[in-house]
Amino acid sequence: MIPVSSHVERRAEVTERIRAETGIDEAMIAALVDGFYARVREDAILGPVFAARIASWPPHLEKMRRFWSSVALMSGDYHGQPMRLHAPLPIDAAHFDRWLALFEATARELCPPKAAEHFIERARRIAESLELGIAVNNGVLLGTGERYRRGNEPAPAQD
Ligand code: HEM
Repeated sequence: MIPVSSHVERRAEVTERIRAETGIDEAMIAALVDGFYARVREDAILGPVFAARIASWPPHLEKMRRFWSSVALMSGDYHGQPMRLHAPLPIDAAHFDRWLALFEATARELCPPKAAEHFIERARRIAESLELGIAVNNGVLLGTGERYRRGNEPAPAQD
């Protein structure tokens, strides 16, 4: 069996390499998360979805910093189940397009180009898999490249 310490060391090496190549650090992640959610909260499409679920923002922002540290730097700081929490939300392709547009604009504004691309590439992949999961939760199996739009659910069986 491979000793645990070697996994830990390997992950630390990956984190160091990403930091060196992109310049991403905890301060950049904090600025990105805070800047992004400030826009989200004011957004006409996304704001109400968050307002309905988030009673107190500081713990959510703290959680999102840990999430992005895990995703972008492989820090292992976040343990959660985003799919379970997003599956029941009343959202579809339009929300994901808006989320990504705001995230990409914020990342390009606040981060150097390599770091911005690193965040954006991961955000797109995660957004796609969340959209697929939400579709499945609503009884829709999307084909490759297909988007989930509410109103496309199969009609309930007649009997
Ligand atoms: C349509 C776009 C999205 C909307 C409206 C949305 C909305 C939300 C809401 C309302 C919550 C709080 C859930 C709760 O605590 O009950 C949440 C949590 C979260 N979201 Fe999203 N989200 C979206 C897209 C994304 C994307 C693309 C990502 C990742 C790149 C993401 C990552 C997360 C994470 C990590 C949490 C915390 C889950 C936990 O509590 O462990 N979300 N989101």
